[in-house]
Amino acid sequence: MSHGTIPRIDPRRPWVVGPSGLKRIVLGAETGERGQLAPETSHGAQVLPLRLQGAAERYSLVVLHSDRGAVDEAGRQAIAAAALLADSKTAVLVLVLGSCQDELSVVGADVVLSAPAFDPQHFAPEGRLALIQAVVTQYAPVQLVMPDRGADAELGRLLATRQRWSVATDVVEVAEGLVRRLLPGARFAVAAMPFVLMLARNAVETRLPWRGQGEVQSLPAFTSPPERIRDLGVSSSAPENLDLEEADAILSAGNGMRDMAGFQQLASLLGAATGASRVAVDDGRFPRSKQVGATGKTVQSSLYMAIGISGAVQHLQGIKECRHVVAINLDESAPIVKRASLSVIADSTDFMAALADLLKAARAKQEKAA
Ligand SMILES: Cc1cc2nc3c(=O)[nH]c(=O)nc-3n(C[C@H](O)[C@H](O)[C@H](O)COP(=O)(O)OP(=O)(O)OC[C@H]3O[C@@H](n4cnc5c(N)ncnc54)[C@H](O)[C@@H]3O)c2cc1C
Repeated sequence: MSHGTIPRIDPRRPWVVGPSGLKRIVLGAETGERGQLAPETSHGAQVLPLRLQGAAERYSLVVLHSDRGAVDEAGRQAIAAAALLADSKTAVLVLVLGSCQDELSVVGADVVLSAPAFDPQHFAPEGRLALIQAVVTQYAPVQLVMPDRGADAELGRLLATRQRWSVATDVVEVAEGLVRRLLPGARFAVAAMPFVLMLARNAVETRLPWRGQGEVQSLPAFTSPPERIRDLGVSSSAPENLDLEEADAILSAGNGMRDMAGFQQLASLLGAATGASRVAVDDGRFPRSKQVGATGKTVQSSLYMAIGISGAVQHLQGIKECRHVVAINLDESAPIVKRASLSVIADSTDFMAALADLLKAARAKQEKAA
């Protein structure tokens, strides 16, 4: 523990080097007092103890945007980091900009506030700043943690500049009241612990040995000032114009996908970008820019549908941050089936044709009803 109210992350926690070359903090069963894993129930599920002991004496605030009601991996990592850094009297208070249907106590949230009006589709920085200021006034947090990505990266910088709060961006390590920031070329800079901690992706493991209280509270009263920039709304790009790293839905083909026309038709019906395994690239069916995996692209889509892909470790490295992986494979023991949240054990050509028919029928019904 440090001398202040915010403890440092346990130095006995082992380090691993991720695919991007970054050091990550991994919480293992052998990591001492704060890292003991809880006993299992008769169903095999873990009963995790509460981290916060008794009433909160102070708060550590996490601010992040949700996406269609879900908090993504970077957001979950920011909450887990706040929980890892907090002492047993500091509650982790999470302000979700956007709606929130996720259970955030599993990543350490003690109190959750959500502001559905501020989802990332609506550009209203002044309103967001006013809300955050109202939360800060009410709870007087000792620390503010944000993910350093997308809309949160922009908001965190704006907030720190406007409020003249100390800030460190791209933080990959916290220890002894110091933070290490990632610089270009995999170099690091050391800085004093700031008030606003903006975390680089994958700096924190979200599997914790305890849980938060997960209490939902209402937002404090605040007034949105007029915005200086007029929001003209969001327009979406055709998936083929997007980089794979930016795509929200990806249909990906492997050696077990043989019907190119059916594959392209399904991608267009789903509005998905297309990706491929290395074997499908090596045999000339896809350009190298479509390859997903350790020696290809690292993707973060909400949906990753893997058609006839075995799920070799090098491929799985590229889809670690995908939210929903759907596997279509003839072999139920393929590694991709273990990674997937939904698997269909079927022939890829039959599956693609059946799903395309369902989508066409649903679309025709929608058009008829309109
Ligand atoms: C240094 C190195 C780097 C690499 N980098 C990458 C990388 O970046 N990306 C990558 O993808 N790979 C990479 N690889 C290759 C990787 O190890 C695998 O060989 C590759 O991912 C396998 O591709 P696949 O799953 O498409 O093919 P296969 O391994 O041949 O698997 C095909 C799958 O399709 C299923 N299948 C077959 N027929 C059907 C059907 N009719 N319907 C449904 N399912 C069917 C099979 O059950 C099987 O699971 C790398 C390898 C090395 C050594």
